[in-house]
Amino acid sequence: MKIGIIGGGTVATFLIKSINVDQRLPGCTVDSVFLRSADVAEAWERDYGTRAFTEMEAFLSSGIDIVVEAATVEAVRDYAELVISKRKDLVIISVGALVDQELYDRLNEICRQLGTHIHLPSGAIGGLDVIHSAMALGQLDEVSLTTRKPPASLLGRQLDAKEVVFDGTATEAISRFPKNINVAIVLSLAGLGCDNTRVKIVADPEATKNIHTIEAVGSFGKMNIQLENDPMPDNPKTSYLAALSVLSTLKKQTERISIG
Ligand SMILES: NC(=O)C1=CN([C@@H]2O[C@H](COP(=O)(O)OP(=O)(O)OC[C@H]3O[C@@H](n4cnc5c(N)ncnc54)[C@H](OP(=O)(O)O)[C@@H]3O)[C@@H](O)[C@H]2O)C=CC1
Ligand SMILES: O=C([O-])CC(=O)C(=O)O
Repeated sequence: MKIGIIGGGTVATFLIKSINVDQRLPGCTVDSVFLRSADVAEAWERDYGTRAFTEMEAFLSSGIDIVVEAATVEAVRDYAELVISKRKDLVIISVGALVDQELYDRLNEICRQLGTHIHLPSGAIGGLDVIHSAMALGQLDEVSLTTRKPPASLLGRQLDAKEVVFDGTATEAISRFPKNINVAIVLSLAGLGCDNTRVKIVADPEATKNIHTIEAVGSFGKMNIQLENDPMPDNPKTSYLAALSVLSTLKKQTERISIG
């Protein structure tokens, strides 16, 4: 499987090191990357021997089988439709873009017409399988997410004491914190939707991890999951688990038996 990546940051670098350098996905290679700057593209070609494009059309015509978006919610808005229109399956990690119902419906319809697929990794959280099962007959009553991160990640500055910096719906949360709370949107899409999923964000000077607590109540019973995620050293906003979840989504594409 030939993989193309949009973006050249923390997740993209993790993927190319894991797949091309450490060969952790047999039969797969990162063949091409799409980057915004010619200098960065040159560095990627030099450092990893991969093809790097600054033109989206050229990137999509480079013979890749699947595209991984590892950039920003804006990049999803700008490129997702084009990628799937070219009949490429797409993995989206900046899931926050799909808070836009019109974009979601449009992408869904193109995939249906062309037989392509969009994969949304579980990212920095877990328990989506439970939420999905609970929703099979629509019997989910409440879902909430509480995220605790260091203030520098959320606010770009330090705080002396713990502060609730947001309390509201997933829809509002992603518009306020587009680089920190994509998890709220994947949780919403699996469950009750972005307007009915409650989100609390806490900036905690004592937090050394990115902590996500998910609570759900429905006819199945109750779920309470807490992730204490190690941050990626190069971008502490992003949890290591989020990068692993993209790798795992790619691995699933190569397997015949799917779990969960
Ligand atoms: N779903 C989830 O659970 C999680 C999602 N995320 C999301 O995953 C995404 C990637 O995270 P991470 O790798 O840590 O982020 P980084 O900030 O480390 O990297 C983002 C990269 O995207 C590039 N980029 C931005 N816009 C574009 C564009 N229009 N076209 C091409 N490249 C672009 C940037 O390049 P440049 O140098 O040009 O700016 C940069 O290289 C983020 O949106 C993040 O919020 C993160 C954690 C969890
Ligand atoms: O990585 C995390 O812990 C969560 C995150 O940044 C996001 O959901 O955008």
